[in-house]
Amino acid sequence: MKAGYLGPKATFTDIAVQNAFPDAERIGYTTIPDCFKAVINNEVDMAVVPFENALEGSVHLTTDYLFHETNPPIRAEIIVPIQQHLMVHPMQYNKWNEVERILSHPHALAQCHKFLHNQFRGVTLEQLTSTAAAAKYVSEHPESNIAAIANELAAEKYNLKIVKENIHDYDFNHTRFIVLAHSHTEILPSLTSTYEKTTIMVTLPSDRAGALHQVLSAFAWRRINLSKIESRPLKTGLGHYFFMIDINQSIEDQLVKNAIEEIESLGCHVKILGSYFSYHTQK
Ligand SMILES: O=C(O)C(=O)C[C@]1(C(=O)O)C=C[C@@H](O)C=C1
Repeated sequence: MKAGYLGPKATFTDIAVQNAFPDAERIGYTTIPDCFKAVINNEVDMAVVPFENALEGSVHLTTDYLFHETNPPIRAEIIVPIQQHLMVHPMQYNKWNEVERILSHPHALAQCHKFLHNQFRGVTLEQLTSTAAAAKYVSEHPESNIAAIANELAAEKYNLKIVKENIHDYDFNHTRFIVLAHSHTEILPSLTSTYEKTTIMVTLPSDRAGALHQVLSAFAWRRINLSKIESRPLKTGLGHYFFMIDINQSIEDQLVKNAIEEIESLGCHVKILGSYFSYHTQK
């Protein structure tokens, strides 16, 4: 089984794949759109991409690709604890306090915003495609006094020295990764799922007063629990949005089917992204 993920080796996404699919052949791609393309074109059996972080919120690129493109369904969600560390090339170890640039994925930089503001004010922050891409870059530029924000595995893999541990601003730092696949994917049996979820994207009829209220009512009076609602621009003009909704039940549940039918009969467009189990990993 081939798993495409946001690479290179030792990203948090790589860790999510290793935790859930230890026997998979892992193929790293440089960007999230590349991961989507790889699974659509059957280069890989599944794509694993970051979806939401507890501190920073949704990964917009993933949300937008899920809405605007035709993709295989979400088959599982893997929730991984995130610990960010500051690391430098061993040649720069004695001067790490004077780093000139700090490199990482935009979400990782944002998760450490207070730390960076307090300890490295004025230092240039550079966004790379992933935390591991930043670690790899630092390892390939030993002469530069630069640092990466990445995980422990990346420090090991790219032979960097961790100079500050756990620099994320809030302790409860977790990221949700989703697994997109054409067919059912077998998760590591020791990972137990706590609950099943369904994610949908809803577009409202234009300029209908109370339309969002009606959508939420379809779930509320059936006592269906929602765990997330978020709006994103439709990209057709200011004030035009779609809504991403997480339902804490399976699409096979008759009440959920009825709620979605009701929403569609109100003139809304509903895109079902998948009904899937949620798994937590310890590391
Ligand atoms: O850069 C990585 O290591 C990733 O897997 C991406 C990503 C993200 O997109 O949020 C994943 C987890 C962390 O929240 C930081 C970065």
